[in-house]
Amino acid sequence: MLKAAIIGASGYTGAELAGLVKVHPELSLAGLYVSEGSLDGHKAFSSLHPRWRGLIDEPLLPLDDEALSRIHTEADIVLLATAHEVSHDLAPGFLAKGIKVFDLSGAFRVPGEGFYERFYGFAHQHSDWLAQAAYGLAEWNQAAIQKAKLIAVAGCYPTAALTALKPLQNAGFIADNNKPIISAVSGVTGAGRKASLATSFSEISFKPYGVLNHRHQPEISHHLDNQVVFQPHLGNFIRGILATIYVQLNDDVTDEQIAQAYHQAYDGQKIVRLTGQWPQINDVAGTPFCDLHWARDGNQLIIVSAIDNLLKGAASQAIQCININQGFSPLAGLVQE
Ligand SMILES: NC(=O)C1=CN([C@@H]2O[C@H](COP(=O)(O)OP(=O)(O)OC[C@H]3O[C@@H](n4cnc5c(N)ncnc54)[C@H](OP(=O)(O)O)[C@@H]3O)[C@@H](O)[C@H]2O)C=CC1
Ligand SMILES: CC(=O)N[C@@H](CCC(=O)OP(=O)(O)O)C(=O)O
Repeated sequence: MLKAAIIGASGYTGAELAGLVKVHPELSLAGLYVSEGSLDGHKAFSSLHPRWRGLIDEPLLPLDDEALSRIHTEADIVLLATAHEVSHDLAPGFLAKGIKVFDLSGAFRVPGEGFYERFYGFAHQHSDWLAQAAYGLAEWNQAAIQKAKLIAVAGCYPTAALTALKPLQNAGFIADNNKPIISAVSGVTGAGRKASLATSFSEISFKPYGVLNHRHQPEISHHLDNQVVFQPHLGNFIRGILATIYVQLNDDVTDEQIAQAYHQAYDGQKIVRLTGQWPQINDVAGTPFCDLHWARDGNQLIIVSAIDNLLKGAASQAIQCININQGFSPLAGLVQE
């Protein structure tokens, strides 16, 4: 069994990771960690997340120096479900000890001068690791994920958008100078577990945010190799992302070619489902799937993509990346084959 330590295990994506590692046939838990001064230190994981009572009762351990040396000697891989700056600071220490890191944050996803200052508010100090990191979009980057020591699991909105757009981009179907428009809504778990007024139940109303300056716009554009317009919305539901994507096609693209591009990309890749009907959040919430469907009128194509932000948008995609990196069966721990 490969021993996985999870840092940030009390948070929403960390908890999902703990649940997935626990049932994975090739993985075992090598500690659940929170920050050194966390108010949740030494509490049972299941006291915070009673859904896993009797299944994961291990304590949440403070990440102090002793914990770090324990991880260095006991863990085979580290899963970071921590804020961007925390992952940025922690990952190089584990990598230096030869421990592979699967990071759910945005800290190692986008190389480029000045990108982190502008979109994340901090200067990146580890350009060597940033250059070496594999972008963890599981269906699209298998060769790099297989070889990498550091996997930067793709962002939640970028996963929904890139899964829909990459087959079209790679086939050359997107009209010259067209910026696909991605209008997406996320459930409130997308903002993490920490209490804040903006995510308090009685304050939430379906609304746009991050207009023309969300960090996922450059992440999607970079990994698509085509500029996009991206507009996120906060939805008054718990989990899931639905993205509606508007693309102008080149003149000569036929219906059959569009269908062929999607089928070629995803037939046999069980996690992405070409549903033949419009995706909806209830069909993917609590699952590792990405559901896709499209329709066109002349050169206007509309694609709808739905995922669970905490699973395909984070924790289950991290497990897909581990499976690829370690040579396990691609769906191990995710879908009964
Ligand atoms: N939520 C989502 O839908 C998605 C999130 N992500 C990314 O995943 C990461 C985690 O997100 P999410 O689960 O929502 O976040 P949460 O806020 O829910 O959880 C953060 C976790 O990190 C712990 N933590 C905070 N500071 C430290 C530290 N210095 N050392 C160790 N642990 C620490 C927290 O515990 P404590 O504060 O008690 O120490 C908590 O366990 C983020 O980078 C986010 O951008 C990616 C895709 C989707
Ligand atoms: C609803 C909400 O606030 N969503 C978050 C995105 C989720 C996330 O943590 O982003 P990464 O995928 O880049 O890690 C946001 O817009 O910042």
